[in-house]
Amino acid sequence: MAEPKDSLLRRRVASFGHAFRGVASALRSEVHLRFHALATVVTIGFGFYFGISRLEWALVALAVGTVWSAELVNTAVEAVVDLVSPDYHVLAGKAKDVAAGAVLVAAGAALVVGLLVFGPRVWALLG
Ligand SMILES: Nc1ncnc2c1ncn2[C@@H]1O[C@H](COP(=O)(O)OP(=O)(O)OP(=O)(O)O)[C@@H](O)[C@H]1O
Repeated sequence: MAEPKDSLLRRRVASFGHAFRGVASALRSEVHLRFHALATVVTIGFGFYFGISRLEWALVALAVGTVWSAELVNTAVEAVVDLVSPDYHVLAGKAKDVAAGAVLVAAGAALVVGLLVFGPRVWALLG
């Protein structure tokens, strides 16, 4: 009787494992992601250093998570495009460009959040 539940739980745990493996694999292959990892550590350090508020932490977390998600989806799109269209195709190029555009939009929004949250504090520190 308990078996379907057990196997459901096991499948959920396995799915988490696949997802973590995906992040690890992307980190190994993508220089951009390693840069995001470094930027994330620096941003968290800044957050603690400046003692930002709970709402600011929420905005920073959302911004950082959005960039990571966009970069991971971009990596997945690149892999699928390289698999199905290793030769030049206008649609392959479009898919990669649009996926890269998603990263650009997310990074732009994260930059705005970073400037609004940390900009005045850094300015005050320098001034
Ligand atoms: N099969 C293809 N057909 C047409 N254009 C392509 C194809 N592969 C890549 N491109 C073009 O070259 C650009 C760069 O592609 P590439 O696969 O080198 O990704 P990238 O931007 O270097 O990403 P990363 O550095 O993260 O691997 C794409 O955005 C696209 O415009």
